[in-house]
Amino acid sequence: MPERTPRSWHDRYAVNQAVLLVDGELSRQTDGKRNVVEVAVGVLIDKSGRFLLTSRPPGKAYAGYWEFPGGKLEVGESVEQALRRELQEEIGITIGVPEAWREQLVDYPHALVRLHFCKVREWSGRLDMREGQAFGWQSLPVACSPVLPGTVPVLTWLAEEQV
Ligand SMILES: Nc1nc2c([nH]c(=O)n2[C@@H]2O[C@H](COP(=O)(O)OP(=O)(O)OP(=O)(O)O)[C@@H](O)[C@H]2O)c(=O)[nH]1
Repeated sequence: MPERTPRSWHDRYAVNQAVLLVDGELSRQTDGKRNVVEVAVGVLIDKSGRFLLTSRPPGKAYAGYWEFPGGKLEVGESVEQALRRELQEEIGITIGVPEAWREQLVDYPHALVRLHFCKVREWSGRLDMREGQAFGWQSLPVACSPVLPGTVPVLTWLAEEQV
């Protein structure tokens, strides 16, 4: 048998029961024992339709991978509140009303996370990468690599919306 070459992210990351399983065995699959960490993520879209990607800072899991800015919900916070706080803290902007868009459960070795992706089209303030992240306004196909596994599905969703 010829060796199989990966063709898409489906070949690298197993998708099962709406859980994206990353770098692990299916036996690690959600068994009800792992806590789900809720994460608010902002897909900032500018007037020309480009979207913002930032690199994960040193010291975090998957440091250097590209993602959409955001972070974990704190106790008692809504997705919108967490997104507002995280984007202020991490990239220095004040967002307008975000549009709840898609959710994705991702099972990483380090955590089981539920990503709440929100589109953000209005904000004020200048971008200020307060954690030393790199950033780039992107269109499809993105020019930066590697992209965080839990971020890859978003690129597919954006592509689907463009056809
Ligand atoms: N911000 C963000 N996180 C993502 C994306 N995709 C994805 O899988 N994640 C995962 O969601 C989790 C977010 O955690 P984080 O470490 O960035 O959050 P945080 O800023 O609150 O972290 P900290 O309080 O530990 O410093 C990580 O497990 C990360 O791997 C994405 O596009 N953006």
